[in-house]
Amino acid sequence: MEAKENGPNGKHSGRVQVMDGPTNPMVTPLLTDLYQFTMAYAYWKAGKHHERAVFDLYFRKNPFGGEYTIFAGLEECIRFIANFKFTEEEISFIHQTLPSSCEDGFYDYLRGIDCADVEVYSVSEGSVVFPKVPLLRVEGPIAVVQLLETPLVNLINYPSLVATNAARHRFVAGKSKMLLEFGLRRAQGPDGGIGASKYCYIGGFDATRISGFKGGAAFGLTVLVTLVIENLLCNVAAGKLFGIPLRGTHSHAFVSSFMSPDEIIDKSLHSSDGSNVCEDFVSRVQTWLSKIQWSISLRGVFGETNQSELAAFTSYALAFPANFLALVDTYDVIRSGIPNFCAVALALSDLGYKAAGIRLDSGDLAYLSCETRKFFVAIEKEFGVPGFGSMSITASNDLNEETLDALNKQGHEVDAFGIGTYLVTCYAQAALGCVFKLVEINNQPRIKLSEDVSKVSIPCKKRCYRLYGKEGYPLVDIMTGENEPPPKVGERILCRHPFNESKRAYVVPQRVEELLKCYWPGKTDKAREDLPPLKDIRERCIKQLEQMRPDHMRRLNPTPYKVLDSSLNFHTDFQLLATTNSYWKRLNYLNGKQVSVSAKLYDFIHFLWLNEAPVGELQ
Ligand SMILES: Nc1ncnc2c1ncn2[C@@H]1O[C@H](COP(=O)(O)OP(=O)(O)OP(=O)(O)O)[C@@H](O)[C@H]1O
Ligand SMILES: O=P(O)(O)OC[C@H]1O[C@H](OP(=O)(O)OP(=O)(O)O)[C@H](O)[C@@H]1O
Ligand SMILES: O=C(O)c1cccnc1
Ligand SMILES: [Mg+2]
Repeated sequence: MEAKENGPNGKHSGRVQVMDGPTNPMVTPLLTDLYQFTMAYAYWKAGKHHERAVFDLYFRKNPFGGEYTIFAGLEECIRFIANFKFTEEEISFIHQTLPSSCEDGFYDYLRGIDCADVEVYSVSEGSVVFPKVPLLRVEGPIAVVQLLETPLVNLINYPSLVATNAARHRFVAGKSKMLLEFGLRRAQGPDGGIGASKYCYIGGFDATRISGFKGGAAFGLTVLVTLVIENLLCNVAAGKLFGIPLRGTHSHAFVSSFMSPDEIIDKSLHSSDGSNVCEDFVSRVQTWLSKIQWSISLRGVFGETNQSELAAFTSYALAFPANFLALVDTYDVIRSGIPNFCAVALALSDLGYKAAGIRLDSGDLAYLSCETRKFFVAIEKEFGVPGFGSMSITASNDLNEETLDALNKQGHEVDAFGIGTYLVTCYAQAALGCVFKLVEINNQPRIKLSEDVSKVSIPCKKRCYRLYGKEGYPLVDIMTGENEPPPKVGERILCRHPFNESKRAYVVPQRVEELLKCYWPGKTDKAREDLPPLKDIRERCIKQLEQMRPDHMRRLNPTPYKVLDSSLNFHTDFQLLATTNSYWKRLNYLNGKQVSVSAKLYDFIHFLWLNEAPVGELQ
């Protein structure tokens, strides 16, 4: 979203900043679980509500069986925090909801709170992120931050999941394909639809593409056409809200609503330069249809086409002569849809217009796209229409990562994919599973123990860094205590698995990136990161994905981030400690899918663990 005058980056008003509220007006301080209010009351009652607490928001496992996640939703979190304030109506509802034994002073307290005393450090939106590393570190009075838990987790979970899903679809589709998000009708309600559109745009990791096709052969010329390929949406509301480019075709209903060409009343069409008028465009289309029916190269491919379909296409071309795109599978793609489309496109070409292409929405998309391409190329050759052979082919119909992959393996001629249900509903995985855990209170680190070691929280107010190796790839994310000196370029640092003593490695980083930056300083004077426009978030995502080592990205059995592979035998960045010499032992050494911690933090975690875990007694 472009920053507006009073937009997300806001202005200073007194000590707290003013910025637009969340995009969805349902995001209010009441959009939280009841238990946040009961805990807030109990904190207040115990006189603990002002105690300064630090919470980490993170997820435990990458989604979709992959080894990376895209972080999204931050701007909405900051907008929410910046505007966090109860209305009288909301307070009166909480009053009615909590037990009557709750004292009135609590409601006065609620009346007075905002997020001026809260600080939020966050990974930048659009970053590639990994399990266990805090995405957000939220510090403030415990009762206030507790109330923020549910909305913040909500505002990060789906955006990050769907952005990751979009990135994965983009990865399989390849950089050169146009991706259209078609999911609004299938999304989980209006917020799901708007969110999907916004965050799929972020996750569609395609850079602007310059592509050329050769045309003008008949004139002995080569015309280089520049196409700007982007992720596009059909969701008009999201287009308006976020300035995302919109694109669409038409549906089967439009085609089947026509019965015959006689329905077309106004048959005239201006040429593209306005220099002349074709009075009967319908007849011109018919003439072209006969020509292609009798053409040498296409003879026998089709007979009579469906005339009601031809009427629909002609009518659509009269409405949008400069953007004519036809859905060709209502009756029969090869025997009717494609020849009908070509007749209309050729008639448009006579008047200086270039048709936009076709959409296939059923059948074998690999086969049909290849047959369609052959047809287009034959038309270009026979009638000398430059560029006709490379006319765009869009495919849709229950597409997902697997079908895209299958199409790639078979070979296809699709230029653009329209993807709906599987993309926006995140069909392959329902939720990311973000959590919000207390890591410190009153400067005292806190830990949450669990039978399942992967669920043990990592205590302390922490700093997080990404360490990059010689080849420019990120090697490992490491967490340190707040006051530890940061890792330095060229200096060896010990990275330890937080819970497994034997898993450790020295890393000599070539670049160090601090991951958590201050996005909400509250009323402190700390410098605040700007909330970037949506297109910058998207560019960050594209760039970060390009930086990843390819084996982390592949669909089948990707290498977990920071697990060493055979190439590491030759890496001088890593020197493994201790006794392991063989490669297999090395591999096992760091094979925990955990984040790394500094030696000091490691020691502290284990000290705290032993302190908090009751000693069992066997009898
Ligand atoms: N070449 C292909 N390889 C693998 N999957 C494909 C291929 N072509 C299409 N698909 C996928 O196969 C499924 C076909 O869907 P379905 O069985 O509903 O047939 P349909 O073509 O939609 O039929 P209908 O004409 O009834 O709409 C879709 O999920 C589609 O994405
Ligand atoms: O298939 P999805 O990935 O969800 O993409 C969206 C679908 O929505 C539209 O038709 P719709 O499904 O409404 O009708 P249809 O199935 O009869 O084409 C469109 O033609 C796509 O097929
Ligand atoms: O524009 C389209 O072709 C479109 C939009 C939404 C769903 N299916 C198709
Ligand atoms: Mg469908």
